[in-house]
Amino acid sequence: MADLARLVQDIATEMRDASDRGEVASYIPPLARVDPRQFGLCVVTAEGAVHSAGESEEPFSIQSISKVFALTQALGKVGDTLWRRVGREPSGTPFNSIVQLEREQGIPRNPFINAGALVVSDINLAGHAPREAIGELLRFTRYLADDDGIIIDEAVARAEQATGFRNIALANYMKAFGNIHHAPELTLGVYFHQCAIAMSCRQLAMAGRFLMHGGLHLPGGPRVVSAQRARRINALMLTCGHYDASGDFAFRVGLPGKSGVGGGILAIAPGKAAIAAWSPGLNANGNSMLGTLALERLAEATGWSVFNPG
Ligand SMILES: NC(=O)CC[C@H](N)C(=O)O
Repeated sequence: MADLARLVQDIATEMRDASDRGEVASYIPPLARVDPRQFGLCVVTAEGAVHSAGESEEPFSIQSISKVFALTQALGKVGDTLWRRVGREPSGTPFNSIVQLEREQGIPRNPFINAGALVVSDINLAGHAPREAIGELLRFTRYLADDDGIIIDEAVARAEQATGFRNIALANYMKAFGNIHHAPELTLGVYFHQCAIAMSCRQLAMAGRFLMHGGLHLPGGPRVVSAQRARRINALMLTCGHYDASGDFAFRVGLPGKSGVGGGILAIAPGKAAIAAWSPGLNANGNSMLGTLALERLAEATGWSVFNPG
């Protein structure tokens, strides 16, 4: 698409000037200090063209977007047996909710709510010290993005450790059901560090390429996951990637997407593009307000939707 560069620029200009920007996450102190005026967008096309605008090179806390990479890693370790410990249904509840866990015997609804991601971290921890497990995920993310500059923001990890009482409760509650196999503080350590990975929009869009290329790192390149697994991860992103706003995201954008409370969103147009949008202000569901709007504009203008023909 010849004018994609222009479109990306126009969307960034609109978002830069927007007055209603949502609220930055306040429950993780370092995130509360991020300037809400920022906006970044990066589109990597199937042909490998990279179009970016705004603060697309600025690293931000990817938070729950890391759940996509952690799930991919865990599926590589234990395959479909993972689904004995985590469900695959949208929860219809906020990302940090605990209410379903009692009724559902400590089996979280899906791997993208916090409870499910904690079980995924517990799986990735098996046979490792926490430091090795998180190192493995960081190396995997760097490989996906072709970028060794990706790091973990230790201050964010420490802040989450100090304030993450809901996550601590979730891990302990699931431990009581036997669905956390390690000491909860070790599993939580892995989880908090993966949430603290910092990436720019460009790095994030690059890391998402395997999901647009049917599981290949690049067209004709090495395989990251099978085509079936890539399809399934995309399906989970579409149905569960925005928590209790997943339906609204599918309605407005129509692409698999995963949000984080740092204000980032990774979206995948299979066969067409991997996209990252970032703006720190969140809507009431904890998803980036302008990031969602930017993706809505992009999907509308390009016709990229899994619900469109062709
Ligand atoms: N939605 C999110 O990005 C939540 C991640 C955050 N680290 C938490 O556990 O609360």
